[in-house]
Amino acid sequence: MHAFNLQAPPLSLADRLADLAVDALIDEADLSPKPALVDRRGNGAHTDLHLGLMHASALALWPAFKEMAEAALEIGEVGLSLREAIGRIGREGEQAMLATTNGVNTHRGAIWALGLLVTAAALQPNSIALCAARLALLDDRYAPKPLSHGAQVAQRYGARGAREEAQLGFPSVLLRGLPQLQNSRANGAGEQNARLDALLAIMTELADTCVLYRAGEQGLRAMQSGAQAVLDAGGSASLTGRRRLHELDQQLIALNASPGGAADLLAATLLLDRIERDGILQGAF
Ligand SMILES: CC(C)(COP(=O)(O)OP(=O)(O)OC[C@H]1O[C@@H](n2cnc3c(N)ncnc32)[C@H](O[C@H]2O[C@H](COP(=O)(O)OP(=O)(O)OP(=O)(O)O)[C@@H](O)[C@H]2O)[C@@H]1O)[C@@H](O)C(=O)NCCC(=O)NCCS
Ligand SMILES: Nc1ncnc2[nH]cnc12
Repeated sequence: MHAFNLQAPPLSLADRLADLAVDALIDEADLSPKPALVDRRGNGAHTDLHLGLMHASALALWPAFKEMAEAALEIGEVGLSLREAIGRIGREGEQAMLATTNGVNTHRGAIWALGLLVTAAALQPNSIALCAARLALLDDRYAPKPLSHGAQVAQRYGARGAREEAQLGFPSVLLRGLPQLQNSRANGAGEQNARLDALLAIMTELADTCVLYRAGEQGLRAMQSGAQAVLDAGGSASLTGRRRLHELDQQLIALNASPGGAADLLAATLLLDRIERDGILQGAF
């Protein structure tokens, strides 16, 4: 007879949601070949990022995602108190990310999108995106208002960025990423191709503020039309689609146009897909 019970204690809901969020970030980073983004092949259009840094950054965010889910369970309703709690935790998450990456911004947009979704999943599992939108619509009184890249291109081009995407209930995820993921799977594309197709579907319409900041409207048009061309050619699983994808990769790298916002929204798509398939929230949608 053993003196100790060596069985690991069961994971809490907050633990599980944080695991799923980090898994989604790692799956996004590993997915290859993504146009102009960091993946298993290389650094895409980036000089200061690499796959190891993306992984380390994702893992460093686990405590922030867990704390956000715990705050949702503790506070128990959408309101300023929860919005400001997750704002503070999100800012601490950004600090943890920057400490891990030596100051490189790997996942700012992902902390925002996945943080809202994890919080909403803990609070209202039957309407995650809507609950996340209600949280995003609340104004956090303690949020600094820096002239971020997103704010600069909003001024310059009137583009809707990460904040509006969340406030609208993540249309890029619900109307493009998830349906494409499911369609491509149903058509037998294979999991990696289905995920690439989901990313491309997001890219077809997104006003990605990273692309706008780095490559202006020309870069954004190249991203959107190039992504559509891959899907029109049969998607990532087809030979012609693969050729178009290679051309898009080359073109975006030449323009220095990295679709970092689309990558974050692919991670959000993978998170919602996993929540639903995992069944941890039982009928999450
Ligand atoms: C509300 C915030 C999201 C702030 O938004 P804002 O637009 O003001 O700020 P940005 O700093 O520009 O960050 C937005 C990031 O969101 C991603 N993104 C871009 N477009 C979209 C879109 N249309 N929809 C959704 N998401 C989008 C994108 O993140 C990725 O790109 C990052 C790299 O981008 P960038 O900083 O521009 O870096 P580079 O171009 O590579 O820089 P250089 O190398 O050239 O110098 C990368 O991190 C990806 O994640 C945008 O960057 C929100 O952040 C906020 O208010 N946070 C405060 C904390 C909080 O309240 N949290 C709530 C708890 S969940
Ligand atoms: N794979 C990736 N490459 C570059 N920027 C990103 N931001 C989020 N994911 C990214």
